[in-house]
Amino acid sequence: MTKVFALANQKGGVGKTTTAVNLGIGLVKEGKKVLLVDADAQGNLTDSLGYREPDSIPVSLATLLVKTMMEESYDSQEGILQHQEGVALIPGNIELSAVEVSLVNTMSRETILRSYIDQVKSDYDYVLIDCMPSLGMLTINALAAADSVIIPVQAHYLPAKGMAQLLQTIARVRRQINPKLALDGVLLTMVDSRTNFAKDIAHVLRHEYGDKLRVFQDEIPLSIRAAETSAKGKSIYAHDPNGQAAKAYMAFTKEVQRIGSERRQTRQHQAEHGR
Ligand SMILES: Nc1ncnc2c1ncn2[C@@H]1O[C@H](COP(=O)(O)OP(=O)(O)OP(=O)(O)O)[C@@H](O)[C@H]1O
Ligand SMILES: [Mg+2]
Repeated sequence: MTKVFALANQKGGVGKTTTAVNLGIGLVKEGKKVLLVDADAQGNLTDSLGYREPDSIPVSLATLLVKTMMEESYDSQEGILQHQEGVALIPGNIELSAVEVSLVNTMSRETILRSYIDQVKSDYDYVLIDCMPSLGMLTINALAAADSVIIPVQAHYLPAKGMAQLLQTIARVRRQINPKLALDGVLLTMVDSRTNFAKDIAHVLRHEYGDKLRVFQDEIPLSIRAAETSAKGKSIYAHDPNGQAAKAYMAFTKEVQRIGSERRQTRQHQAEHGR
């Protein structure tokens, strides 16, 4: 069974894209098959994996979404790029802004991305969707397509208001479109160990949202090395394999897998015991 994650937060610059790269390639290191989907018109995920020239993107997610909307057929491999670190990528670019506008007047406008992913996901253990910093139509599509959401939060900014809005959006998608959508949790990123901000924020989130909101135990440290990776077109494991950020992203990758298998066991237990 393929598991689809959306990396979402309408606040910009919180580490969504960096986490998509390093969770994705972390899962590859764990022997999993992974597809990354760049659902952001900025195309940062595509850039940060080294696909910067227009020629390196023969077919983008925008084209595939338009084909899905038009019910045109395509090869399930179409547009999928193979990165040297073993991860597959559906690239995104500025064409996605036009697609987002045209989605508004489309039938099944919230579920076009889901229809597309349903057609290609069977080759993969994990699909990770990197969302743009907004709660617009493409992010709703990502939430509709996902089994679970991961919310990266920058650990020196108190996300109270934005977080409430994001959780409301997730709840609404769950009620109206995608009842199985889980919230695996908040990932604290860019944690500066010299300050207590991360602890304070984790505390506030736990206090305010209680059991509804898991904060991952593993945190990602503030790291120049992590910031450099996007320019290098590689993951933190290739750029600085022995550094703190690589260790943290690998520990986080294992935590994500552990939560997934715990959830499967709970479901199995409930099924076997009649609830
Ligand atoms: N652990 C880290 N330590 C230091 N810098 C980081 C870290 N993680 C990411 N960065 C840098 O912070 C910036 C924002 O990260 P990133 O692009 O992953 O965020 P984002 O949430 O995807 O942003 P956007 O909302 O624009 O899509 C980037 O320049 C990135 O290189
Ligand atoms: Mg991004």
